[in-house]
Amino acid sequence: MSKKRVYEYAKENNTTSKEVINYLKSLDINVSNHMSTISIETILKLDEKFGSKEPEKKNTSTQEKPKKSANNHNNNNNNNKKTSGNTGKNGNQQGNKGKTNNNPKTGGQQKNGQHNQGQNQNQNRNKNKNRGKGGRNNNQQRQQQPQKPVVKETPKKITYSGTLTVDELAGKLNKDASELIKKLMFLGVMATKNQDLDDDAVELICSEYDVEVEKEIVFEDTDFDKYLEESKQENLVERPAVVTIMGHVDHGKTTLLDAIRHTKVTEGEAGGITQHIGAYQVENEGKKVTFLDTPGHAAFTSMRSRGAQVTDIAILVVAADDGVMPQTVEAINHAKAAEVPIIIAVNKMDKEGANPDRVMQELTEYELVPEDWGGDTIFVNLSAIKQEGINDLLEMILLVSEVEELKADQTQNAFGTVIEAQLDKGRGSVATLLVQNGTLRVGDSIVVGNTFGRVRAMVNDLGKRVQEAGPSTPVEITGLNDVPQAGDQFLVFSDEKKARQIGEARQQKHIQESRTGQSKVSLDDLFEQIKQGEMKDINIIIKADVQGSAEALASSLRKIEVEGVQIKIIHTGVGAITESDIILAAASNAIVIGFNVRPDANAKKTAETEEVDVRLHRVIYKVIEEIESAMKGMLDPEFEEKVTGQAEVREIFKVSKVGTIAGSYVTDGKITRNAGVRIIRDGVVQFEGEIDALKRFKDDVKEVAQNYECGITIKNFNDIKEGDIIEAFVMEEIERK
Ligand SMILES: Nc1nc2c(ncn2[C@@H]2O[C@H](COP(=O)(O)OP(=O)(O)OP(=O)(O)O)[C@@H](O)[C@H]2O)c(=O)[nH]1
Repeated sequence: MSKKRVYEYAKENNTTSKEVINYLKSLDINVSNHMSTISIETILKLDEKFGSKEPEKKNTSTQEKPKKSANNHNNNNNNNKKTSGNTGKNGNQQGNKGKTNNNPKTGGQQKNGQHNQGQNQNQNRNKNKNRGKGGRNNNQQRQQQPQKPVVKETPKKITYSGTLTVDELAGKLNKDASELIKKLMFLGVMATKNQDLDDDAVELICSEYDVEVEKEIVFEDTDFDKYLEESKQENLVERPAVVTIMGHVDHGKTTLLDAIRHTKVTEGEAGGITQHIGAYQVENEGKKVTFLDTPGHAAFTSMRSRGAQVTDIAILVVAADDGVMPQTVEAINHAKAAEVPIIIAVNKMDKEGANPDRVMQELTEYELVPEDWGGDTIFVNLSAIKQEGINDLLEMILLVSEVEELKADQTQNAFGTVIEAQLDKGRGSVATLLVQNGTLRVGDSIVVGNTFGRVRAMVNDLGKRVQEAGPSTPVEITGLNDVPQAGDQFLVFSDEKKARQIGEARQQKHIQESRTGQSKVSLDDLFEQIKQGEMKDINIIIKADVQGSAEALASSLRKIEVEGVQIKIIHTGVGAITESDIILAAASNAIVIGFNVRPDANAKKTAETEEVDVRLHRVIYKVIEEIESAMKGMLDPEFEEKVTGQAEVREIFKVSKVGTIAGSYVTDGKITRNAGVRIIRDGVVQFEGEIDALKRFKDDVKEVAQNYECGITIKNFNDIKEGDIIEAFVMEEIERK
């Protein structure tokens, strides 16, 4: 056994680096990150917790596959990664149980699972053995339990789509899950019964039972993009802007929203009572503006993290007597990350200490320069409480809307986003939808997030029943079969059957995804993501104890140069890591770095559920080192050829069935069995390939050293001659600089 790095150990033992690091921390063994080396002593300690798997065994299945080249080798590694990935996500699967439980289908499955477990425990009659100690030990014990006699017949053929868990495959084969787990164990794969199997594993198991397998390709594309109609240029008409109000605590966001609603909505509306449905529309100079009713950048960004780009314009409220405050900066960064134009509302102008010039001055630091000073940011001075300046603000919103050329096609099937949704005792699932394109009508067949249904009734922001809603209109609908989530997207289908099919497929996909766990960026798996072409920028959020350190850290990180990958600091701030930082990180796929600061309780919780990677540090160079090494690891490894030795061919033996054996003498270095070889004749390369067999006398050997004789046969090459030079080489990974 030799020393290992944390991530290597984690990979070999089907866990995550994070789990290993956390466990080491609990043992008071300090490791800084996944690249840290751990001693043999530490490995032994780790084995007590994670070492349920013998690496030699684990590889059995992959070793059966021929390893042809360096590439092939990589593929095998990937296979292993797949398996380990699945196992590593175990925690997630459990974590997700709660989520999927809402779904009747999964709920059923889980019950089943629990039921089986109960039965097993009874069969065992030693309940203590099964208790505690974590999943892995339980699994081992389960595997040792006596098998149930197989009653049902093994089918000749099975079909499946997507992925199968061990339990599901067992069901299809009419076998006990424990039997499959045992088989997998013999094949070197440790699996729990709720674990997804990759296609190879399914095939392997089925071949053990002589069962034919067919994977059905599901044609139902669940991606809305595939069904979105293209808007015809001639159908495009102006649509109202959708506006979000952001700003620091107490700077007057709610008061401003109320003021706008009050001055505008009630005009001409009998009764004038507005309904809270999460958004409302006002009219100014005959044009409409839609306001999202949940002020603050956290709500805005959490929607964005679900893929919804709803806001067209952000209003940044800054109190004239208070100026730019931490959350003002946060809001700016959130709006910028979403590439949304910003209008500054300088509020509380009625106050004695109001100083709009100071606000302007402070904002120039964030590239928000007023037009008067040569910039292009619109500033509106107002007093929300006195309802002064509201019209000016609305005018400016209309101006920006015009510049932005916000357009939509009313003739299409409606597409948009969920603003709010809840379960109502009387009405069932109630969702506020913002139509972003097309027209939504009562009776429409609609897929909303992972739910679907028909629009039964529709109510606007004034509480009035409406039959249809055009672009940028918020409406509350009923008729969905489940409660969607804020930020989910919706699409109307002309064909009800199609809507149902896609709705069900999306539901299914959602279950699969929550099973496998969707990965956010973490330093540990950046490499994988880059390799899959998923990431070119690393977004980073820095929180530090003082502004100086945040800036120093940001500028040092920006200086890191690694080919093909770029660091983007999307937000820096002073103070504890807050929930809003995490939400921004989740939305922007960012890593959060805390420098001499810690996450608060809410942030910790959210980071866990959103799977945001939070790195806490106290020394700047450690941060740089960590990010840099992750970035270097992220890139495709570069290989360099290294010649390990040469042998001279002294005699040729032709053996039928075997081919030509080159009786050789190693003149330099060594010849290894799995090296690549080149046949050189008079200085010219005749052939490049692989060794088929390497022998000393009659024995197969792994390597032959200098000054020894050996017999070499080359794969697919028999034209070897006396006097040829056999040059052995290996491809070595080189570290990027
Ligand atoms: N003098 C004066 N006070 C205002 C004005 N606008 C808001 N306020 C007061 O400022 C305080 C905070 O206003 P809110 O509208 O609750 O501020 P907010 O930004 O929504 O605050 P949070 O929801 O806590 O983030 C309240 O006491 C308001 O009455 C204004 O134009 N002038």
